[in-house]
Amino acid sequence: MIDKITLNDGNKIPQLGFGTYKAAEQEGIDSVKFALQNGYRLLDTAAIYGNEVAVGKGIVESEIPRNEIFLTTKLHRENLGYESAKKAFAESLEKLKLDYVDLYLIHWPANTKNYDNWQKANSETWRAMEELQSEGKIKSIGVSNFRKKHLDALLEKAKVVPAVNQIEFHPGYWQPEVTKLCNDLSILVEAWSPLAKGKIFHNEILRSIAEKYGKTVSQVTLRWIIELGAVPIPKSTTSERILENLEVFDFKLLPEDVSIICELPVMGFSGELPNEWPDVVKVDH
Ligand SMILES: NC(=O)C1=CN([C@@H]2O[C@H](COP(=O)(O)OP(=O)(O)OC[C@H]3O[C@@H](n4cnc5c(N)ncnc54)[C@H](OP(=O)(O)O)[C@@H]3O)[C@@H](O)[C@H]2O)C=CC1
Ligand SMILES: O=C1CO[C@H](CO)[C@@H](O)[C@@H]1O
Repeated sequence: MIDKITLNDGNKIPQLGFGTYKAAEQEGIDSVKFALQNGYRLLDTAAIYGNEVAVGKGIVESEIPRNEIFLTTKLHRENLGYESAKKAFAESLEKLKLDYVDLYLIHWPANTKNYDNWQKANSETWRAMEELQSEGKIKSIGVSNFRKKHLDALLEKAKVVPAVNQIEFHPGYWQPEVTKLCNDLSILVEAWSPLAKGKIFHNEILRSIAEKYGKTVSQVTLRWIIELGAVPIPKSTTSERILENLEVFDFKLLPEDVSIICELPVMGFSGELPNEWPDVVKVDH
């Protein structure tokens, strides 16, 4: 049983989730079903992953009651704007075959068309999301890949403070400034690519810490994220790994080991931000 964290809107989110990027078609259905049947309750998908249909089928096939599941999906960056957000949300709901989602996120704070007016695009999108939330179609609304300037601009007009900011967060790249800002604003941080898409497994320091606790590198890394107050959403389509990634609640890291992991050098930063978002998103290092 995974404990839950109370969000700033009063809703509760599991402390550990299940990522689904690149898990499509039958593999997506099977992995979601397996994850749910083995204890995961938080699922993370996005319109751009092209697997909302599969995730919806996995939920049905798992036979886990809908109200026990916390389903997140995201608005694709090319659909920012009031009308387009509402349309895109309706399409996601239709693909998922659900009548509400637990968490809907603005996937990225800008798109290729709005470098100059991303503030307005985000505010209008947010207004649509606030309405969908008050209609009961979304339980919690949040953002993803937002840095300080994006949050500041959004909060100028927002009626609702984002419940979550989902950001790239793993050893070597955990964005301490954004994390601190979110903590100060009571915005929960979700950690995407918590395993740095597999790049953490060769790190000798992580290996030796894992050995000391009799755990795997993945388990130590997920535990470190949880101890920093963030919610990791590891992805796997391999049964043993899906199970392995759940075994992170029977041990704690010593503070000195948490600090050592915090200080690890960059080992797997996705590198996509500086190239893709030169005007809007500046990397922290
Ligand atoms: N908001 C955003 O912009 C983003 C959100 N995300 C979300 O975060 C989720 C997780 O991030 P993701 O980029 O998928 O990467 P992860 O950091 O979760 O790494 C996934 C990779 O690690 C492997 N893996 C998983 N568990 C283990 C293990 N115990 N031992 C060894 N290898 C393991 C998987 O292999 P295999 O599957 O073969 O087992 C896969 O290759 C995504 O699926 C998505 O839901 C991700 C990126 C951006
Ligand atoms: O959600 C996502 C899945 O991973 C991709 C590659 O890192 C990201 O670009 C995207 O934001």
